[in-house]
Amino acid sequence: MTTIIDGKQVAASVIDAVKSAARELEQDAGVKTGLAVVIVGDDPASHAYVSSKSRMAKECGFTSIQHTLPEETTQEELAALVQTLNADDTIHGILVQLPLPKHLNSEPIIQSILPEKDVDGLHVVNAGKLATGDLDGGLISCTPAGAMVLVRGIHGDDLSGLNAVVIGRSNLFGKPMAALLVNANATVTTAHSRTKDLAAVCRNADILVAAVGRPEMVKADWVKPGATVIDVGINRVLAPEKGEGKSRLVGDVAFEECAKVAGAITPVPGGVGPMTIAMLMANTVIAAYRKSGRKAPKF
Ligand SMILES: Nc1nc(=O)c2c([nH]1)NC[C@@H]1CN(c3ccc(C(=O)N[C@@H](CCC(=O)O)C(=O)O)cc3)C=[N+]21
Repeated sequence: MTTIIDGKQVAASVIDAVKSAARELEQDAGVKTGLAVVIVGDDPASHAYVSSKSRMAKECGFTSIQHTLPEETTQEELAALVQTLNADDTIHGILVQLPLPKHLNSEPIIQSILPEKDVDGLHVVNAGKLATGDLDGGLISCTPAGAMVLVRGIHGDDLSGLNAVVIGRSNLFGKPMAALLVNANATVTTAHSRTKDLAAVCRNADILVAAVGRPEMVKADWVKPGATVIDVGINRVLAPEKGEGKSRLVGDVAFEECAKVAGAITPVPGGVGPMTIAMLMANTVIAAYRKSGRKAPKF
């Protein structure tokens, strides 16, 4: 029987642990965990994600501040807001929602966030700590961290002897995911658009992680029988069967056919997505613990 990995349920247990940690920090140290989310422009999908992040932060007992800036915001104005949040002692985590409008350059903005407040784990200091195996010193990018919690739920902490294939090599996901897997002793291949015979490479994977951004690209014959398949894709596709102009979410994995071959597989929605938000909350409370000089909990 194939295990359908319930990301919503795992995320809910992470959120419970975050809530207890935040409550303890407030009782013991009088510190209320604070998250600031910055969004520029009016892309509806980005606004939907940001409201669920703000809602979840409140549910965790955090102070949650949302800065909604107009589309015409300049690079200097956005940079100034980040500086203000860097200097604000009540804010432990800063997230600038990506992508930014085209006239803004996200890289200098991300790199100007204090590494200890970079709850997205995108600052080079945090990326560098992960790359050098310092997993407890920095903050780890939320989506790979969440995907890793799901992998651990199936295989445990030690992936010795297992082949893992990550499709995708972005700084946002593929690279940090490969680093986490190798750190857990997996034998890791990073595949991408220039990989020769991608299907054959994937068929070798005991753990197959897809983050390509192409709807349902991974087919059943790419999956090794019994493999664990983690689908990081979120693609909105037209769904005429639901009515004219309606859409549905699909991953990068053709779920129905791959579920017949896999040992365990994440659905979309309800897989990695909810874990991303849960790990953002985890990173924020970790940042608050460190700031107060206390040993941060692990999630
Ligand atoms: N600075 C920054 N950090 C991010 O972490 C970040 C970002 N920018 N920009 C956009 C992406 C996307 N992202 C998601 C978070 C949760 C779900 C999620 O909860 N998805 C639900 C369903 C959502 C729905 O129904 O639309 C699920 O998969 O079950 C999805 C996507 C975070 N991102």
